[in-house]
Amino acid sequence: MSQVLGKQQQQQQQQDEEEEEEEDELVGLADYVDGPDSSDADPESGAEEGVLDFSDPFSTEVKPRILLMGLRRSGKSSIQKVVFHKMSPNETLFLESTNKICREDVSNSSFVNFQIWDFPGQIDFFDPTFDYEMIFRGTGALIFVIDSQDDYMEALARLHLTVTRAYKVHPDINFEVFIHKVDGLSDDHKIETQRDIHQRANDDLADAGLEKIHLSFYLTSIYDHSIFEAFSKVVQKLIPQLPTLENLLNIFISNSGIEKAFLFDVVSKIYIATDSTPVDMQTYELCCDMIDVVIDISCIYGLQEDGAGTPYDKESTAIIKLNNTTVLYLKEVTKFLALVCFVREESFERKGLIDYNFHCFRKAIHEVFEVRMRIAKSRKVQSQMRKKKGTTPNGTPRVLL
Ligand SMILES: Nc1nc2c(ncn2[C@@H]2O[C@H](COP(=O)(O)OP(=O)(O)OP(=O)(O)O)[C@@H](O)[C@H]2O)c(=O)[nH]1
Repeated sequence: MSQVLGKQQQQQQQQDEEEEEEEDELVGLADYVDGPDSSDADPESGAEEGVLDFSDPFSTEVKPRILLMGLRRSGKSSIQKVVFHKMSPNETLFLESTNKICREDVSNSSFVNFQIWDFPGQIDFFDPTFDYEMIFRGTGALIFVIDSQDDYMEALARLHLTVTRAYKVHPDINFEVFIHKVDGLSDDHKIETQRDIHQRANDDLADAGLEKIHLSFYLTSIYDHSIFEAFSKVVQKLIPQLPTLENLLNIFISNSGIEKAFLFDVVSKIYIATDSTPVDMQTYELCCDMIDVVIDISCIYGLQEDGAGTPYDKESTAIIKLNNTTVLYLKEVTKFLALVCFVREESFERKGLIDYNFHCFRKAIHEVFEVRMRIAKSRKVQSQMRKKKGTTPNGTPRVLL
């Protein structure tokens, strides 16, 4: 599925956005974003419209890393393939064992802009050719996958070794533990396994005097949506604009009579933000299914006869009425993002209001990322100038290093 718009379309899109100069106000609410009024995003800057680059402030080239680690056959490659390559879970049975570090950029096809490094089962921290300091230094999140259907004592020892090494190099890494393959466990067994792993992992850290290291635990499986939900939470922690996005969603739903709203990355079905009401797994699953339906239908009937066009564009929108007086409403926000809302039928009668508020919401989202792109661009210029002058970010002459 190609999500990349043709160059002409991109330019048209930019023109359209520049033309939208009228001052909008969300109904029932004044100025809710303190972003700039107009865009000066430069298409030449390399910053792609709609792509969130939450990279190192001094370099727009470096993307934050998400490492996938864990014992052999714990399910690392399967997770990556299912979430980012739309591989069906059954096909992962035929995946070969990874024997070298696989690095993948998740930026060209998707809104979220980062690198995933899939590690072979057993990496040896004592191997002199393995520069773990370099790897951990640029890491945003370390996902450690534990196979819950297997004896997990060895995995816990590995987790401890990995986390303590990584923490020494880079204390700001988010440590995320996926208690994986829980599809094979009963509900009681799941809770018990999570409690046991949580307890043992934290006890090990406490024994080493490292109780300040925080581990987050998730029960995951590639056979349901739990893996997408867990990945969503991992990615959200790496998005600096998250509080602003949540705030915008809160304001949008409260002014439009909407029950729940998710901002989805359409390609990966990761939700990058939602409003502050609790997330219910079934609601999330319905939203994922809706995205699949929209993209599938549009691939079959939405493209031109010669196959030109994209299955997801500015016109993409869908309404699905459920038999429980709820309406699912999907609308395009950027070329990678969609808003999916849950609305009660009676509130959906005021669709005009919802659409008007959505228009303001969409504009605000674009402004949030324009600010970000402008900052990234000016930092890039600054760092280029610094390089020319031969100084480091803190002003030390480079030759002294
Ligand atoms: N039941 C179940 N099986 C899974 C799940 N995820 C992965 N698997 C299976 O686990 C096996 C190993 O998966 P891989 O993704 O190759 O594991 P890996 O951690 O990348 O393995 P190495 O490359 O050897 O390190 C495959 O047969 C997958 O089908 C899951 O959520 N549930």
